Amino acid sequence: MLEPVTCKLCGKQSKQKCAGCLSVSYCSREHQKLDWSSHKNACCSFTINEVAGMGRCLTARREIRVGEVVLRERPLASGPPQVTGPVCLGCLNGLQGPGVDCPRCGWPMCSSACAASPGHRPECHWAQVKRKEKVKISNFTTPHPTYACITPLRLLYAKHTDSKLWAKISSLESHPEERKKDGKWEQERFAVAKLLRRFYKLEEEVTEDEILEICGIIQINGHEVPLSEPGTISLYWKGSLLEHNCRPNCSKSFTESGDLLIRAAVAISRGERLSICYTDALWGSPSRMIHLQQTKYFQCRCKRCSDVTEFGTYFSAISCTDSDCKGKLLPPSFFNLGSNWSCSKCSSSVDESRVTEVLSKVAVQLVEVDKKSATSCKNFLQSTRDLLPENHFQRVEVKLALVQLIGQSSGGLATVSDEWLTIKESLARELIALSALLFPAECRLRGVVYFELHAAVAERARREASRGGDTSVPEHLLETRNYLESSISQLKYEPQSLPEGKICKQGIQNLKDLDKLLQAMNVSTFSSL
Ligand SMILES: C[S@@+](CC[C@H](N)C(=O)[O-])C[C@H]1O[C@@H](n2cnc3c(N)ncnc32)[C@H](O)[C@@H]1O
Repeated sequence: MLEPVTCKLCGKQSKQKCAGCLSVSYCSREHQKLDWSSHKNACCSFTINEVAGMGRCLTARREIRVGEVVLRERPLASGPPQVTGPVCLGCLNGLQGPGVDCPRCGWPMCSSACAASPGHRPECHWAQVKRKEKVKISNFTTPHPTYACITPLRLLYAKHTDSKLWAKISSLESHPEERKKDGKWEQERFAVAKLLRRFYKLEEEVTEDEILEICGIIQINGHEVPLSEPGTISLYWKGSLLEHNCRPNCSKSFTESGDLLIRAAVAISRGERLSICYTDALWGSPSRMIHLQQTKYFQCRCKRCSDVTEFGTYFSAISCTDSDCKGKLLPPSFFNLGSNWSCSKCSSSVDESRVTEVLSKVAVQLVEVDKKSATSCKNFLQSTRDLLPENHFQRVEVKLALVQLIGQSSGGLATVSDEWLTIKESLARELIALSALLFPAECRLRGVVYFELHAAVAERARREASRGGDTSVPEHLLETRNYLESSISQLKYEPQSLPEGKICKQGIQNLKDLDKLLQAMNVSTFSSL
């Protein structure tokens, strides 16, 4: 494609490109500013393109810096999850009892403001003009089947009222053939399609298959947004085109108002495709692969899945069964299960049933761990030390709980023993190193662990200084400051209503206090934020 060399506004020759997209040029800053209101919707750092076997995806049209926001997008539609008890159809929070009935349609809401919210219009409108009878919900304690119809109904409403919105929704992938094969199609015919048509008297407006197609769109593209309890299911347009990778280059967050926010977790080169993780990056390879195959219908072939050692972390390996050998057992590939697992150091090899036996034994122990007790977590780590490599996903899960637990009791970190403080600090360092390698896009996890590391290092510095033996207090404080800045930069987009947003707020306050202290000590700082 030829690069434009003339000013988008006046056509004169120009050399300055828009730094956001590098796809348009201007002769001057004035013309760029004048054109911004028209260009801002088209200005972005990626293009949409098609890749064989994968469909549409997003490709960087220029280099993207770490932390740069590449996409911020309002949802196309939102609604409750398929299985839920009664929720307010305005804010989508769970209802414990009847609350306020919508005066027009009868759906229970938490307030009259929620009853008037635009999100509630689809089911409210059709209850009035089609059902012609108020909705009555009387059981607030168990999952309620009619709520399974709400999100599909909201998408369907777009088909009848907003052709532009419907064009975007209906172009999203829905994998109908795969859903027919694995039984989801028929399952939802009864749980959603028949119920929706009957309950809303929409038999003439929509067929069961149309509803089932919509259910597929929700299954393949829906994001669970944790801003309400239970979570909300939201669909986004460009956000749906991001491909999956088990070590993605982008982090995903949601703003307080439910916008999707995608930013670069690592530096991204021009021409690289943008990715997020559709599954849980903290699961082992077999579980991630099975989950993706069963819910999104593709076999992941990313670098992490193709490398059984997962970049040398041995995240899904088990320890060699010869207790003197410090090697790790792994299969030749996770793509075809059934082969023997061989040791990375000696000639030992075991069949898969032995691996299953070890993992089941550990899984039983894991269920018994009290994730609110530091001692219980520590005991699990001790008892699995010989069975699993240090970075095994089951150990990592417990390490993450433990690093946050130490110092959480009433007296705070100041009251924990030196031994526990050392454990906290070394766990935090370990988890940060592992996450940088294996899941750099897990911004919430990384932000929380950096926060814990800053707290541990600050407390150690305080103890050393109060014992009078340490002369490097400023260095320790500067180290703490770096961890605080890293925590804030990972968490700065998290909503204040979520625990991670609260940690970020605390981090900002701690940084201010620390800077005052450093200023009083005449120590100069450099901020990367
Ligand atoms: C949310 S959609 C992504 C957009 C989709 N490519 C499109 O054109 O609408 C998810 C689907 O994209 C495909 N996909 C995404 N990431 C993939 C990957 N890493 N490998 C293969 N297919 C992938 C799969 O078909 C998956 O079900």
